[in-house]
Amino acid sequence: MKITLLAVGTRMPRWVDEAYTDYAKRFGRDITLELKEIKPEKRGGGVTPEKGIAAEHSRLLAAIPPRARLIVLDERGRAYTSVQLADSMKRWLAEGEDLCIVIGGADGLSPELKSRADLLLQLSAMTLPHGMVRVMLAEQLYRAVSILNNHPYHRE
Ligand SMILES: C[S@@+](CC[C@H](N)C(=O)[O-])C[C@H]1O[C@@H](n2cnc3c(N)ncnc32)[C@H](O)[C@@H]1O
Repeated sequence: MKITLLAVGTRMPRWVDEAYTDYAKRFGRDITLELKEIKPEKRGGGVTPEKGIAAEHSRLLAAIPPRARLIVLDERGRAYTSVQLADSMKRWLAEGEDLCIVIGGADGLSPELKSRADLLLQLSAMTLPHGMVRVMLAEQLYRAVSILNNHPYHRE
């Protein structure tokens, strides 16, 4: 299974890059995690948050791999336990599906993209900075893979 992570934002703080890479490199050959950063639209000079989100929406649409199951990260989305995420990944693996997971930028994502998602996923009921979401998501994906592999990383 190929997991493509589309994240609006470039030039993340070093702690984000280091923590993300630390988890991303743990994935094996059966499940791969690839990060694609989407250039954020610069705000100001007539570019309102709405116009910025619309420009980022077009870039995201162009980057979504065809036929991949679309998961959009959103604080108003559905809450999963780590075991529930692992169960879903097991099903998607069995169905031979690739995943595309989207993280928005500072102003969030377009309503169109959210309504197109196969799953709107919440990591917490609180609003998190997008760099931290990148790290938390990579950790939870790795945890889900560990659960599927009966690896002792995950303990109840
Ligand atoms: C700083 S947040 C944007 C906040 C924006 N006000 C909104 O309504 O989405 C940047 C991105 O991080 C992700 N995000 C932030 N908090 C999250 C949470 N608790 N659960 C899942 N994703 C979250 C979402 O993809 C969001 O678009």
